[in-house]
Parts: sequence; C-alpha cells; structure tokens
Amino acid sequence: MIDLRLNHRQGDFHLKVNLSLPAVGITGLIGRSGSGKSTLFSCLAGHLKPRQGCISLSGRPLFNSTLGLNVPPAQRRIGVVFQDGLLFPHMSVERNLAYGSQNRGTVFWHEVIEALDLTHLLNARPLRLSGGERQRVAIARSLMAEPELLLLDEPVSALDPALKARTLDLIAKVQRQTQIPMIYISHAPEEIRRLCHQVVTLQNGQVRSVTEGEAHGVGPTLAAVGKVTCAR
Ligand SMILES: Nc1ncnc2c1ncn2[C@@H]1O[C@H](COP(=O)(O)OP(=O)(O)OP(=O)(O)O)[C@@H](O)[C@H]1O
Repeated sequence: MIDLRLNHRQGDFHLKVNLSLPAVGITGLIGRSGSGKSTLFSCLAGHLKPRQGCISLSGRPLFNSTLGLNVPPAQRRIGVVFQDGLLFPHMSVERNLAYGSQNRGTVFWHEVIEALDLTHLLNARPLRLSGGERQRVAIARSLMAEPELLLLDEPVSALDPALKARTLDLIAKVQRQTQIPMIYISHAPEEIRRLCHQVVTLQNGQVRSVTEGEAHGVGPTLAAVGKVTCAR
C-alpha cells in the first residue's frame, strides 16, 4: 500500500490528504491546475517536507513528522520522470540506461528495453531522438533502478496526439511487464483514464474522489489487494 496522511500549507494553499492506495498497476493523479498534484508528488518523492503527517510505501515508513523521520529522496526507492525527461546528451541511449544501473544485460534490462521499443535506438544520442523516444528512454532509465514506485509527472504532455497515444500504450506495456507500480500525474483526465487502474482526483488540496480506471480488471483488482480508502 501507498499510505499518505499529509497536512501541508504553502502560502494560501492547504494540502490535506488521507489516502491509502494499493501499490499495484497505474494510479492516475488528476485535478485542475493548482489542485495540489505536484505538491503531493514532491512530498512522496521527498523533494518537499510536509508540515505534518506520515508517508509509507509497502509498510516502509518514509516520513513521519511525529517521529522526526524524513528518508532522503535517494533512499526512498521511488523513481521520478518529469515532462522533459533529462538525459545525458553526450552518452548513447544504452549508456544513459546503464548509468547508475546494476541491471545491464539482465533479463529485466532486456524486458524494459523491449517493452518500451528501444532496441533500435540503443546506439543513438539523445539529441537525435524524437520527444516521445526521449521520454521512453527517461522512463526506461528510471525503471532500471528497479524502484518500488515510479512517479510520472505529465511525461507525454508535450507530445502530439499520435505520439502521445503510442507512448501511453508503451507505458502500460512496461508496467505490465515489470509490475512496478506507477503514479501518473496529469491535468488531462481523458489522457489517462484508459491507462489507469485507479484514478485519484484532487480538488483544492483535498481528495475529491477515488475511482476505477479503464485498466481496472486487466491487472490485479483493487478488491484483491485491499480497499481504497480516502478521508476528506
Ligand atoms: N513554494 C510555494 N509557495 C507558496 N505556494 C505555492 C508554492 N508552490 C506551489 N504553491 C501553490 O500551491 C498550490 C498547488 O500547486 P501545485 O503545483 O501542487 O498544483 P498542481 O495541481 O500540480 O498544478 P499544475 O497542474 O498547474 O502543475 C497552487 O495554488 C500554487 O500556487
């Protein structure tokens, strides 16, 4: 489970979230601009310290304000991919993937490369890749660290519709292949409902709803792994 009990204020904005989600499949995190998606994301990744609350991942405490616990981002085993997945421009795709990874040549390595359709790009330099290809490499690179959770912050928002659809299909494929749970942030609900097993909607810093996505039933069901709860 991904357990989040957060109480955080920044300026006039108040994030107040009490949420337990199964750490399986892809969870969409949607909401209008300013609803608090990036703030929640940053708290989970460890880039932002909430004023109050606790966060745990599969029972492993990451943050607890009462105990003064705040696990640094690098030790959270949470991968992060942003809109402009940054790569090392002077290294080939293969060297980008291998950077900091213990997986080179393993079954997992080949599975990720195959699922994200990167085999023919391994010798290329990032500068000659399309936006969609660069994002796929950035996702693959994060997955090579075998995180317990991968956070994706609008990774396809800069792509044209056809490339967006293809990239989303490949994200779904690599998630099924690796079984690494993902949280996918978007302000465009139509973009991700098809992709997601469950969708959390934020409104003014609070959880408005938790619903099943269209991928629900394709992978493990929510009922099989525990009930989704949210308190407002
Ligand atoms: N450092 C900060 N200090 C004060 N207020 C902030 C700070 N960072 C963000 N905010 C405010 O917190 C609120 C939530 O911002 P956040 O970036 O989490 O929203 P979001 O849902 O990710 O929006 P978007 O879809 O536009 O990225 C906004 O009202 C924003 O102006």
